[in-house]
Amino acid sequence: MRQYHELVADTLAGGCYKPNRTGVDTVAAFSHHYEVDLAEGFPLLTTKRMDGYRWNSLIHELLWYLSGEEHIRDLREETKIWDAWADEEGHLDTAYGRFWRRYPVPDGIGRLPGESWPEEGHRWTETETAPGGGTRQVFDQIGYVLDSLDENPNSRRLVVNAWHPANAAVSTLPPCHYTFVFNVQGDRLNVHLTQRSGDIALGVPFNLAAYSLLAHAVANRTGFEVGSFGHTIVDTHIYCGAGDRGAWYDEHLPELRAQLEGIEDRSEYADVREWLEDAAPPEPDDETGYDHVPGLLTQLSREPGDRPRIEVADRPLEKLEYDDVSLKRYDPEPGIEFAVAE
Ligand SMILES: Nc1nc(=O)c2c([nH]1)NC[C@@H]1CN(c3ccc(C(=O)N[C@@H](CCC(=O)O)C(=O)O)cc3)CN21
Ligand SMILES: O=c1ccn([C@H]2C[C@H](O)[C@@H](COP(=O)(O)O)O2)c(=O)[nH]1
Repeated sequence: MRQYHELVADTLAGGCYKPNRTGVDTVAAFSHHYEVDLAEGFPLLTTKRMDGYRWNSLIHELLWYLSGEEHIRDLREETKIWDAWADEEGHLDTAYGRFWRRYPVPDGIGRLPGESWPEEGHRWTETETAPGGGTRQVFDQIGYVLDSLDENPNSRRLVVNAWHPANAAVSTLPPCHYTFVFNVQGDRLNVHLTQRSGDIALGVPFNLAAYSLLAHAVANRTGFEVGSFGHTIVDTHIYCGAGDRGAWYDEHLPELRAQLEGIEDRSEYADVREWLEDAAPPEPDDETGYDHVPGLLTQLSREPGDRPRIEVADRPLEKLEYDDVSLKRYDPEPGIEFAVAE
């Protein structure tokens, strides 16, 4: 996908060295936006293999969001990608789906005079019984979007919000992709995602595929043609290693940038990788793969191939299963392994 390569290249070319809470440093840049026309193919990366176990993780993660669960007890049977952020019982401090499907509605005393809130029994709200007794009202944002696309498709309010400020302020991992908007133009259904923080090598390839798939599934359900996926990432970053390896970039980014500026043919990215592996201190044997720059240079040296196609069974979103999504005409280059910064 050409747009992904531009994101990688722009972040390397314009990024700053930026340490962060994980202890694995980054090369980071501010605010990147791109669009992909989904009618012209599905934006699964072809410059590294994303089928097999990665596809398995990606689909199960999206189905988990749609389930509205606040735990990963079922998800972790399918993939380990969320295990590090959950407790023994599988609870996460912040689970996307819980906000998508069950966003908390303030109760009586939480409501200020003059505000409007749904009554009990409203079609998008549900009254849940809390485990310790008592009830709470929650709002299904996906239900709201699906019904509104039927009844009022020109609405400019088709927003799904996963950000809860009070939870985000104390959460171990507040949502990265925290709001998305459906937007109809003619007969095309577009989706725009805003992401506050994007791990270019690991998170972003999953994120862009998951929301593009969601656009297909919602277009199917509502009778629209699939349109474009727009993606804005505020802090785009490439993890560049811990300790001496990470710190090397602090001093040597200008040299790396000079090498990249001279590139005329994509095959030269492989030469820059060789130079880098030679010049930078090695990652410790028990901590390899946290520097994502070499792997991404390999990816840049590969030519983006034709985009595959995707087919999604015409079923209610709640009933979608792994086998309902199939990938066609996908011809990727070999996989690239990256370690995840926790
Ligand atoms: N640093 C960081 N990057 C992320 O992308 C990320 C987090 N943290 N924390 C929360 C979630 C978890 N996500 C993850 C976590 C791991 C992989 C990962 O290891 N992907 C492998 C495949 C692993 C598998 O499918 O089993 C890859 O090669 O893409 C991807 C996304 C996205 N998020
Ligand atoms: O879907 C996701 C989830 C997480 N990420 C990345 C972005 C950051 O590298 C980390 C989160 O760390 P913060 O310090 O909370 O920003 O996870 C992603 O890219 N996509």
